Amino acid sequence: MAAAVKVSSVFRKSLFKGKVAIVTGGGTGIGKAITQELLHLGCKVMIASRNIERIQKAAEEMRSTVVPNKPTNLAHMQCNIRKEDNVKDLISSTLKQFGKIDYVVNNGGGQFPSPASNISVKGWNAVIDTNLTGTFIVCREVYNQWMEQNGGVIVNIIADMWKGFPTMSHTGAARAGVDNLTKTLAIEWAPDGVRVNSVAPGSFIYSETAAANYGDSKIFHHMLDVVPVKRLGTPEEVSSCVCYLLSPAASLISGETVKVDGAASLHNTKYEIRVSK
Ligand SMILES: CCCCC/C=C/C(=O)SCCNC(=O)CCNC(=O)[C@H](O)C(C)(C)COP(=O)(O)OP(=O)(O)OC[C@H]1O[C@@H](n2cnc3c(N)ncnc32)[C@H](O)[C@@H]1OP(=O)(O)O
Ligand SMILES: NC(=O)C1=CN([C@@H]2O[C@H](COP(=O)(O)OP(=O)(O)OC[C@H]3O[C@@H](n4cnc5c(N)ncnc54)[C@H](OP(=O)(O)O)[C@@H]3O)[C@@H](O)[C@H]2O)C=CC1
Repeated sequence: MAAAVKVSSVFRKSLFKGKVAIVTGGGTGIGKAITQELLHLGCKVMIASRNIERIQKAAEEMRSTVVPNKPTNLAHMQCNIRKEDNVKDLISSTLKQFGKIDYVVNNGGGQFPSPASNISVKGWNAVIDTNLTGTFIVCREVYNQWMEQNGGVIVNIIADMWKGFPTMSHTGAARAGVDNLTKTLAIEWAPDGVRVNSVAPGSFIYSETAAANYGDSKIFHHMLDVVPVKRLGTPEEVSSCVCYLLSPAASLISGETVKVDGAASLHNTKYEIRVSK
């Protein structure tokens, strides 16, 4: 498999120019790569996440590096997707600012590693609320406020949970839920011109912020012995797939989940079965 490439030259700008996108978690890691790609292609983008200082700093940086001539193409706001009112506000503010919403990328999410037996109900709910319910609320709100009348495309970022997800039971359950939600919404909303797909990155897409979240800068490197391509993945390799699914090149693709994992999900998992007590 070829080494990582920056994908910006792959897409024709005319397909994306003037489109409006929301990217949750668009200030870091995979979300930042998606945002940069969409801005480069001429989209207007609203990025949103919980940490206002971090999202503001990321937005300021991208305005000066990616769209120095059109800084107003990038807006940012605070939004916790677990909070229904925040999400309603995110959708209505984007409509107020940019006048329409063509694309939504549900990228904001995450979890903490823990054996299932140690997860409190509060911790379980935090992860389910973030990754499953948060994604649902964003989808429902953008449909009700805009896409039901105007069509659009939604891409949900999930994870490699296909063989179960030992030490990540909460997020495995949530992401499997989003995989199924994707299918249901694709059917229910197809008559309105809305496509809904998911992208499932392998567990080895390196981003500094993601590694920092786990407190181990080598967390993704530890996966390499079970990664067939024998290298880390890059956020840009996920963003190119997201942009493809958003584009008219994918006009008949809906209800699908695309794995971006270099065949890793077909191979063994990292998890070692413990000796029984
Ligand atoms: C090689 C492995 C990689 C696998 C592939 C996946 C990669 C990625 O997903 S990379 C993305 C990484 N980024 C993130 O995960 C960021 C987002 N995550 C979070 O913010 C948290 O994990 C969250 C989803 C749990 C939300 O946190 P927070 O808003 O702080 O939640 P609450 O205060 O409402 O409740 C927290 C509750 O959750 C339990 N908990 C949280 N962190 C831990 C932890 N590190 N260990 C154990 N338990 C944890 C705990 O019960 C908390 O309650 P309190 O004990 O009362 O604080
Ligand atoms: N890196 C990898 O190998 C893999 C990543 N993924 C998934 O890809 C997505 C991006 O991850 P990645 O870029 O790697 O890691 P990051 O930690 O950099 O990204 C997570 C983003 O989600 C935002 N976020 C988290 N919770 C919420 C919330 N409640 N409301 C709004 N925004 C939120 C964070 O911003 P803030 O803290 O400001 O809210 C942050 O920008 C996540 O869903 C992740 O689980 C899936 C498989 C593998």
